[in-house]
Amino acid sequence: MREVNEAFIQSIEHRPKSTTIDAQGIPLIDLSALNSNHSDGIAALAAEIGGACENWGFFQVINHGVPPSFREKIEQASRLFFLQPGEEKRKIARDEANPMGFYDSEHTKNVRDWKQVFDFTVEIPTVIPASHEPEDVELREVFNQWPQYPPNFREACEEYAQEMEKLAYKLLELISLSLGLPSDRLNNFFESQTSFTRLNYYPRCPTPDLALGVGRHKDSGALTILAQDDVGGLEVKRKTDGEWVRVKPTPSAFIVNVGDVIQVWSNDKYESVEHRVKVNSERERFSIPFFFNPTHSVTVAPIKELTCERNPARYKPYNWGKFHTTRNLSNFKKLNVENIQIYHFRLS
Ligand SMILES: O=C(O)CCC(=O)C(=O)O
Ligand SMILES: [Fe+2]
Repeated sequence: MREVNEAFIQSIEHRPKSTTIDAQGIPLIDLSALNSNHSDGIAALAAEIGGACENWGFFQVINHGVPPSFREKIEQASRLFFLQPGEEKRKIARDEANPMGFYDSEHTKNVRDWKQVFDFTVEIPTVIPASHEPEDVELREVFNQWPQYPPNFREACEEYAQEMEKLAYKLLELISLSLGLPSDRLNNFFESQTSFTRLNYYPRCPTPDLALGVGRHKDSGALTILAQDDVGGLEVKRKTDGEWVRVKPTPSAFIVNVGDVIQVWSNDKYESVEHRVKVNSERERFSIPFFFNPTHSVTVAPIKELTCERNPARYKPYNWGKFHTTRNLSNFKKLNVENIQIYHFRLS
């Protein structure tokens, strides 16, 4: 007899397949040209990244400059944190007032995910809208919540996030160049960034054919930089044929994907691609995404230089802070309405 809480059960068309296709062709990009500062090398790298963004929306990077010790330290701390009893973790639980901390009942598109998370922001405090209500102009400050155990948890997290931030700016500048813009054209949007790092823990699941670690979704921010362990489970919807394909773990590489904000900035040149996480009954899995997100007050719209009479803006401008707060609310509790999506801002 197998029992699983029905909140986790995906509708039939969204359940994972038992067979896995390994993604051949997700580009593996070597960032070492960034160290030499040779303009030819950097232009070639930008072109390679541009191709990956257009064809896949996903790529992996190696020689990215993040020392392996930072990753090992946070991976170890994450494991120790999650393997504690639930009551310890719930001492720093996320709630309606504070979106940061521990959480074990996130919903993606109103189905519960088979995972536990711990979130912390980069900026302290991080300023966000006080509510998702469009007319409410009040703001609030968000502070991180830190557990007692393991003792080096906070240090491991903060050091890692600093490395992620540096890498995120490098990638942002390459993407900007790849769009034919000056390298720093997009940097200002991140002055008081709302970026956050998430520790994901996917426990073993007795019914991996019915549930998902994270249901299908697109990341709503600008860029995501993900460290996955050696278990595997991330699947990407391949642009060429719509098949779900697995991103095979590559030791020491980071997986990068463009989110909805870059899709809108690029006026659909770079699409934010759907992805999801499969779980399994044998091995638990850990992953760490860093979500590189703009300042709450940023109005997201196609970049002017990238539109013209023949290629008019495809989106109405929207406010990043309200968009994100609205999405967060639907991840926090099951709602009876469809989640907010960028296609709601699409011009016909
Ligand atoms: O754990 C993973 O591999 C990906 C997680 C993810 O897509 C997310 O948290 O947005
Ligand atoms: Fe994601």
